[in-house]
Amino acid sequence: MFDNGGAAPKERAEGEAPRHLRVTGGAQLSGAIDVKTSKNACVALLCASLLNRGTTTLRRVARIEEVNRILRVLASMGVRYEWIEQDLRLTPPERLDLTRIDADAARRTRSIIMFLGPLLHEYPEFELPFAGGCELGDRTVEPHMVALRRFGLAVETSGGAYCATVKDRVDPPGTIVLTERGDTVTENAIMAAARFPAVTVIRNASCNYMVQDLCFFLEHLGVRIDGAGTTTITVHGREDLDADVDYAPSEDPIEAWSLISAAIVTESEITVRRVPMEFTEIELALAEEMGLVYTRSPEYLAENGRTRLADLTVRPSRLRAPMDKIHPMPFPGLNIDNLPFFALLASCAEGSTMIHDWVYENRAIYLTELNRLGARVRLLDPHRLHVEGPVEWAGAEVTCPPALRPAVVLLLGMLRARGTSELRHINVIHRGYEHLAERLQLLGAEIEHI
Ligand SMILES: CC(=O)N[C@H]1[C@@H](OP(=O)(O)OP(=O)(O)OC[C@H]2O[C@@H](n3ccc(=O)[nH]c3=O)[C@H](O)[C@@H]2O)O[C@H](CO)[C@@H](O)[C@@H]1O
Ligand SMILES: C=C(OP(=O)(O)O)C(=O)O
Repeated sequence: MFDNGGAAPKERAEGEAPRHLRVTGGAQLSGAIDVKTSKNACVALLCASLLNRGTTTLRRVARIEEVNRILRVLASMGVRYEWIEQDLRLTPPERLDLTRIDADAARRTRSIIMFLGPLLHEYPEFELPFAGGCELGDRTVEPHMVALRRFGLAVETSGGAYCATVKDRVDPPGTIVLTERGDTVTENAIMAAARFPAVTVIRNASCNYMVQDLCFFLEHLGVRIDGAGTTTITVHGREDLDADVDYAPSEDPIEAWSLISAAIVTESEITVRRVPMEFTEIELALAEEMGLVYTRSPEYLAENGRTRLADLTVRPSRLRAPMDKIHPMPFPGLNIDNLPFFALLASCAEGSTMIHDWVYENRAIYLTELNRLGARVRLLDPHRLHVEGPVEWAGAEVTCPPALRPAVVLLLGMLRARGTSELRHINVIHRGYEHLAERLQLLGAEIEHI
């Protein structure tokens, strides 16, 4: 079982006061809740704002730590930003100051890696602190280098930083074949291509939600993109991008699935509004096979005019274990970040479920923490879990693991657990969720900050 001896997860910002929750389990939830915009699209768009010499306005940006961290980094480079209620307006300086980057904020996020694609256009030499974030095991940066090398970027690592140099003249890359269908690597390649005055074809591209939002945003900025939402993306780059652009990123499929999981685990009827259907339908199909009962509203479009949304009403359901193992895939597939929630569903289901997280070395292990609440989760190896259900959930005191989704899974387990639980060092949850505890309270969950 994972144990950090009660120590604060490293992911928590230095100096930030630790926060803890007390949860009294067993309450039925009811009502409706809106899904907020996605962390992963918002951070990609913040990075993409560096491509634009004009003002970038992003609508309804989630107020989460990951966004704050990137904003701190942008501000340390001279970008001015202001919140206008829920919207965020970013104005770049004439020239960025790359000498005083807020390294503390940068090292707490992996998204900093997405500065490489935008910065290589204007800055022949620059340094970026190493990318960090949740402790999920090694996460490669090599596929990013393979793609960005074609735009003249060379990176050496020294003293905890990426030292980047960019060649003066490079031949148009033409076609780039990504070695992995990763989300941020696809975004980096798209952002590099957006200001390269040629047509670049990116193959084996991710077609995931954040990549789609980035493509739609760049289209607003005047970049023609063919094939958004497919694995071949063609970017018609332009040397200069200078427009006052206004864009509304779409809703977060991971938050949507977290809220649906909250309803399932507490056997409640709640309506989760603004669910991005294209990015949750595999999860829904699988949960339906497990016995989930829900209804859905007719579809409508998100504010970006492209993403299909619907309101889902989840009803108390008797779950059974699926016949086959559950494993994630690059989109279209069960989302890698939604996989941890299936440990929770499997614990509510009759029978035994195998969960295979081939992606991260260090994420499945954190799910064994559910055992403190009475779950029967067995780690077969760093990637495979065996989950027995249904279980009698019982309250316990647990420290959040240094990983966003497993921490939320524990919180949701506590909503079900008999008696009182304490979830300690919940700061990690704020990286990706805005006021999650408060919003669950509004649905009737008994949660208090301690
Ligand atoms: C800011 C952002 O958007 N973050 C998301 C993005 O991170 P990001 O794009 O940074 O994901 P990584 O590049 O770390 O990829 C995750 C892992 O999957 C492996 N891999 C990925 C694709 C592939 O085709 N083959 C393969 O083996 C990578 O080697 C790595 O070990 O995608 C991850 C995987 O969906 C999500 O968990 C993150 O929430
Ligand atoms: C792993 C995640 O994201 P990131 O790439 O920001 O670490 C996540 O959202 O669960």
